[in-house]
Amino acid sequence: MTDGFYRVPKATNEPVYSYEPGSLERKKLQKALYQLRSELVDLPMIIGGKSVYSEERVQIRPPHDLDHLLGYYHQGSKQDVQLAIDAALDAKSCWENMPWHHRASIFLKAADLISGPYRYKINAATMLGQSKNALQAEIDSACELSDFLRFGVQCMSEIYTMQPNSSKGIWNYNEFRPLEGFVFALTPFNFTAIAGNLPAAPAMMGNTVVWKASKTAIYSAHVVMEVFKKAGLPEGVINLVHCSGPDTADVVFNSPDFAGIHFTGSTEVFQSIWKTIGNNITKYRSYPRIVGETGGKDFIFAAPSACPIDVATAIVRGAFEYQGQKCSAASRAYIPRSMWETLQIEIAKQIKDIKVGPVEDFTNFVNAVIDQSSFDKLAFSIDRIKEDEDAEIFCGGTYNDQKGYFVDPTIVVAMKPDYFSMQEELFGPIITLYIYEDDSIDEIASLIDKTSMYALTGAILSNDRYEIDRLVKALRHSAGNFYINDKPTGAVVGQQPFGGGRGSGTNDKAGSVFNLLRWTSIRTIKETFVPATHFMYPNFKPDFE
Ligand SMILES: NC(=O)c1ccc[n+]([C@@H]2O[C@H](COP(=O)([O-])OP(=O)(O)OC[C@H]3O[C@@H](n4cnc5c(N)ncnc54)[C@H](O)[C@@H]3O)[C@@H](O)[C@H]2O)c1
Ligand SMILES: N[C@@H](CCC=O)C(=O)O
Repeated sequence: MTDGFYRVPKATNEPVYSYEPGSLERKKLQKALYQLRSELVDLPMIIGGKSVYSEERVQIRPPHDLDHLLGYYHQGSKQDVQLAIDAALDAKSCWENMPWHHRASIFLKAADLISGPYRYKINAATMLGQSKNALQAEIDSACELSDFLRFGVQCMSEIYTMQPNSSKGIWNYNEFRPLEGFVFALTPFNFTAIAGNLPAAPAMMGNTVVWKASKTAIYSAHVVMEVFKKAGLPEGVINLVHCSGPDTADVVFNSPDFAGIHFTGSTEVFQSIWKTIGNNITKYRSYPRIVGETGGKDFIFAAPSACPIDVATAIVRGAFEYQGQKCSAASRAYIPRSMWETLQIEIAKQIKDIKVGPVEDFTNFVNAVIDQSSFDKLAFSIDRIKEDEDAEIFCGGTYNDQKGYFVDPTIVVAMKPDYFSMQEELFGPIITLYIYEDDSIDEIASLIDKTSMYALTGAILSNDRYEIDRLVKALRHSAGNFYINDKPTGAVVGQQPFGGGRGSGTNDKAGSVFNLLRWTSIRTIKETFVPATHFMYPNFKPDFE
């Protein structure tokens, strides 16, 4: 029996566990960490539901504990990418013809597995593989990923109710077809939830997918694939390859069946992908859908009326949670001169409590950055800042890669508002402050709007409602996610649909109806109940008839 207008369970946000000392949840997570650390995994690619091994194995080590080996992944080649495309195309017909409520069921089950029996495993994998502390792993891999899946299903069913009007004598309807061909999901290292959602969202809408995970997040990607399999996702619907970005891109973007890309990552990579797709446009059967959420240079604008403790907290949490490796991380802040002295005291009070170290010690707020190249880039920037006359280091400015890639939380004060670290995304625990004169708020708002190429997130802190109104208007296009009296991070699925404009992406708002609409190609059908029997309009007929 498949007939019926099905109503999906109402989506609600997965409650976040706090992992307090002595709690049962903390013990279970510690046990999962111990278990994963005691195993040595050997991770194949998963193509058409089969494990595909290669000759080349790459070591996986926690970024905060380089002496420890978690296991290996198998590095793939261009041939594996082609196999993955073939598997996606083979699976397509059965998947797209399955009634949508079965697809919904699979992803709802996956959400319940992630937030239930797999919660500790997926959190532990994210903690070890991507060096996230327990709370950051919890909000990402357990909660945000289940939210993406549950809200995704709800949005999918809302889309299916979007139907046109019908005049008397006809019936019009929209059929929400998947795209013709396969969708390519190209995912970043920093969020397990984003990595899981990028292939899941198009698959939910009936597409089949080739997924290339970031090489530094393959460990947690495999837990996601394990969950999808356990939830009943048929073979070939999502195919995970571990190939280099350029190799994968070369095969995917030369395939006539390439139907769309769901990307999250850096602006630079996205722009190069867009160019390639443009150059290859005549090769494709359809115009590919291009969805990409990219970098940010996210700001905090403290007005003179703001409370210094609120500003200090927004800076410390906004800039240093997950080592500043969130696209939304606060990385530039504008502080009124009248607040600067008090703010220094408030920031110092909070910074002294930050502990830096491995994730296994739950008291460490800051852990390691993702890899050697990120560490080197951050260390290079810190050294440059130390030598420059245009900036000085207020706190931090130290780093060490003996045991892991540790960079201490660093606050820089720039003398010039266009200093390089006010403009460029560094993607690490570094924030640059600019101290402005209190009477120049409007000039500063205009400066914030023009300083960087990005427009992802931004926060204003103020206790003056006229000022809030003015700033919200002045900064209208400078952030896709805008916060009043908060930090600029921590968007929750279903509450603050996430994405930015300008150099920060196509702003298709992950986890919302707006995003899912990109993975469907609508066929509008008109049926006429009593067809006309002659071409002639009634008013053209001769009078004598
Ligand atoms: N706006 C958002 O929602 C959002 C969310 C998370 C991360 N980000 C951004 O992502 C970046 C950090 O993630 P990252 O370091 O994994 O990004 P990245 O651009 O380096 O990598 C993203 C993916 O692209 C692949 N890739 C890299 N070079 C490629 C190439 N030449 N051709 C094809 N594929 C290639 C990588 O292997 C990875 O799978 C930051 O810029 C951050 O702001 C944005
Ligand atoms: N959605 C997350 C950021 C994701 C980017 O890395 C936030 O709002 O902090």
